[in-house]
Amino acid sequence: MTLTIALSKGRIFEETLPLLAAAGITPAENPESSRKLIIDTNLPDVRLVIVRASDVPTYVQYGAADLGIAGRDVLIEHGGAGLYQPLDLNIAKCRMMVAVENGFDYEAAVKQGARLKVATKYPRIAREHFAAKGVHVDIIKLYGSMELAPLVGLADAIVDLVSTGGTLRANNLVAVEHILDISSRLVVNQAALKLKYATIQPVLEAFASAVPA
Ligand SMILES: Nc1ncnc2c1ncn2[C@@H]1O[C@H](COP(=O)(O)OP(=O)(O)OP(=O)(O)O)[C@@H](O)[C@H]1O
Ligand SMILES: O=P(O)(O)OC[C@H]1O[C@H](OP(=O)(O)OP(=O)(O)O)[C@H](O)[C@@H]1O
Repeated sequence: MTLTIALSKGRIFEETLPLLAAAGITPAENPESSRKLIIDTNLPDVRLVIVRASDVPTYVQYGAADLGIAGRDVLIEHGGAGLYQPLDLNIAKCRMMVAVENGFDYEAAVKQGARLKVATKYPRIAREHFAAKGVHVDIIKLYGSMELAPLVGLADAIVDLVSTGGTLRANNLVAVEHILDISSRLVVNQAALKLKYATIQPVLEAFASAVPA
């Protein structure tokens, strides 16, 4: 029975290679250099499909892929319908943070009850975070380069992923609040898990045995 695994290029693909290896799966090509979106593997019945990170849950939800790997950020924004999330893979680790331009008094703005303009690629996470704090916000949806928004007056704050902090530093921003710890998870189509149990279960076990500390 054919198994289709949805992955995004870049860090998720790179950090998934050891997990695939533990399941005896080696991609036939590197998606960074190949333009192909369907990548064969050494196993005739296993193939990889290369999609945008934020599209992985959609491919798995509709059964176009049986398995996928997606960040917790992406899974929260998607909502998780139709997905079984059996395993935290502990890869692509980072933190969802609120950040502002150096010198902006975030605490004072919050205390004064000012309405904050917040730019983010993660409207659901941002909305829930500020609602829980009782802070009124206008969410401005962006698709990337969030760090620019406070520097040009588009927003007072951003909600974005931080790993080393290098991107914030390079743009004169500081993190002021931690929202969530993020890592990537294995997601499985709920129907595929039942129909292809014998094929999927060994892959799941191999991934579980290879999760980095
Ligand atoms: N700097 C980082 N360090 C570690 N993990 C990260 C970092 N940035 C993002 N991630 C995690 O890796 C996942 C994939 O990130 P990647 O940069 O490949 O895609 P993206 O550019 O965010 O998504 P899309 O292509 O859909 O816009 C994210 O969803 C997040 O969980
Ligand atoms: O704290 P740091 O280590 O600097 O990492 C944080 C950066 O990483 C992510 O971007 P990414 O590298 O994925 O770029 P992209 O979203 O433009 O692909 C995120 O959106 C931040 O900009």
